[in-house]
Amino acid sequence: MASFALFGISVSRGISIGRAHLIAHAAMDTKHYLVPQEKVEAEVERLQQALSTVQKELETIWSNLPVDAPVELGAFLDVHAMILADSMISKEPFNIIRTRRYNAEWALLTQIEELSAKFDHIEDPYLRERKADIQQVSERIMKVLTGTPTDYHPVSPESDSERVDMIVVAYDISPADMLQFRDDTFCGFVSEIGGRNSHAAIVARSIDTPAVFGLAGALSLIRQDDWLIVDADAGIVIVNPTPLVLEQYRARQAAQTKARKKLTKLKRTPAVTIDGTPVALLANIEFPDDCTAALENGATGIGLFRSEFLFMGRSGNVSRIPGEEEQFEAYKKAVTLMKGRPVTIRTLDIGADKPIGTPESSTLNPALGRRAIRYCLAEPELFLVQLRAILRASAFGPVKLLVPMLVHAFEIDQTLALIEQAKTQLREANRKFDENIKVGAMVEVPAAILGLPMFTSRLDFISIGTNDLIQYTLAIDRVDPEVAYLYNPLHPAILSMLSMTIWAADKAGIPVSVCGEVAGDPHLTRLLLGMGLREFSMHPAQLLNVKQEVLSSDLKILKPKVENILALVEEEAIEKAVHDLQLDDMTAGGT
Ligand SMILES: C=C(OP(=O)(O)O)C(=O)O
Repeated sequence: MASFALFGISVSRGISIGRAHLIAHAAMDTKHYLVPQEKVEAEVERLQQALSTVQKELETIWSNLPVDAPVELGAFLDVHAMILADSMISKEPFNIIRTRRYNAEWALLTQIEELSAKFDHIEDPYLRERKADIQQVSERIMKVLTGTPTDYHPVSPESDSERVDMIVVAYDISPADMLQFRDDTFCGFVSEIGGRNSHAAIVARSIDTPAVFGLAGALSLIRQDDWLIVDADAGIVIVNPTPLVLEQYRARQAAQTKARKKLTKLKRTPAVTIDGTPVALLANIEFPDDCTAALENGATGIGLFRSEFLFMGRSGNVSRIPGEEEQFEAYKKAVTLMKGRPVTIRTLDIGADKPIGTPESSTLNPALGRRAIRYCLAEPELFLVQLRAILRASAFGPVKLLVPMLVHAFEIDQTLALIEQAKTQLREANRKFDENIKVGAMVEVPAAILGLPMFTSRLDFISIGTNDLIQYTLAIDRVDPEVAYLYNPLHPAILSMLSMTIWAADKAGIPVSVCGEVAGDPHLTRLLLGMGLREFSMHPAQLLNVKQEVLSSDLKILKPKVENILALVEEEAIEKAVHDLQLDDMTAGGT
């Protein structure tokens, strides 16, 4: 059996070894034929039945969601249910059967191809991504029409000793499919299409399963039951590895498992550097229930509660506006779950990759449009509802209020005035809240950094949003896959921005944190520590990795090394120096 490697896009991390389980791409085997006129209504009925079956399937998956299912899954399933109910699926294919007499599969495929072609011309990357959702829903219907089982589980082997882990190989994997594979039998995912920002990629990361996507031709190159190694750290899939390669990967896999076990022991260890400097490691959350994962990974607070996810709810955009009571309950739940640890709630950060669902959200350049605080200041009534809800939650534990996308002094002043107005309204209603609640800003636009005194003189703290900062500094849309290769946190301009902000905030005497992805990347922990950062906020899954870096770092050794890195002007040289910095054994006094 020939051994070969396929190179794709790494969407999660880790290594899995198992046998290939191929999922046929139903749409590819579709038969095309004309239905006799007298059988047209029966064909319509066949399609209707298939739609009802898929609707029931989605409902079943919804109601069987495990308690620990990633929060995104519910939202993704909801998007699929909405697509199924939309007239583009629930009406148009029926018209095609009736007018052109196409069989149900052909009618559905015709409609999906027409829709897909339209999506190719859409500028908005978020909407463009919905093409994959539509195709996944149609694939599900197609499987029912063609009688291909949608319950993919293979027959379980008789005994545990015979049990072999399986790796799913598919054309595309929907988040709902992923849920069906989520048991001990499946240990990895390989797909022909999809990228780092696809919904399935997000789910793969949150269930911590190795996955490599974008492997064109995988279904024709890999055969059922081939041995596979999915190396998600490198984005490689090795098919039928030689015994030597297999042995090396098994050793790497065992070392990773051991390292993870060791990491969990750090949960209660305080995050303090070798020289005794304490570092705050906080969690980023989207929903109150995420506090459980934050606490399990030893978070000492919530550094970023992305409140907009409550607004995006189960309908995918912000057309659903929760009222004051609903918001208050959600914020209070997070505060209560965190048991006295600080919870930083960011006000609505909508627009661009988190669409508002109104016509203005489809402006040509939403990332530069009326989003986040710009939207809130234009809709003060909606903003006041949120401010009151956050303030009321502050009566139950320490809450900080974080405002996104501020650029101008007048925006800060208007925001502060609205906070005062919300406080007055609560006093009049005899509602309790923390009168001295701290108010801070996300620093995520170069203008905010260059004009930082506007912020430090008016606010209590700042939090650097590196995801947007990199987007706006390097002029690359953070969700556009075509420019993803330009997204580099180690660009000298980004390093200057970060060190300048940390230094200036320190000088002004106000706390500064980083809450973008950079904070959760253990390769960058020492760099940020050396710049002077003492507060990191990240996805809960990264907390222990970053803590391990903190524990093995000595600031006395780090500082001069980071100063040297900050003097470098070439990306390649910076990358090498940061890599070397991470390898430096500081427990032995450094190199
Ligand atoms: C944390 C950030 O915010 P977002 O929710 O937009 O990723 C950021 O921009 O770094």
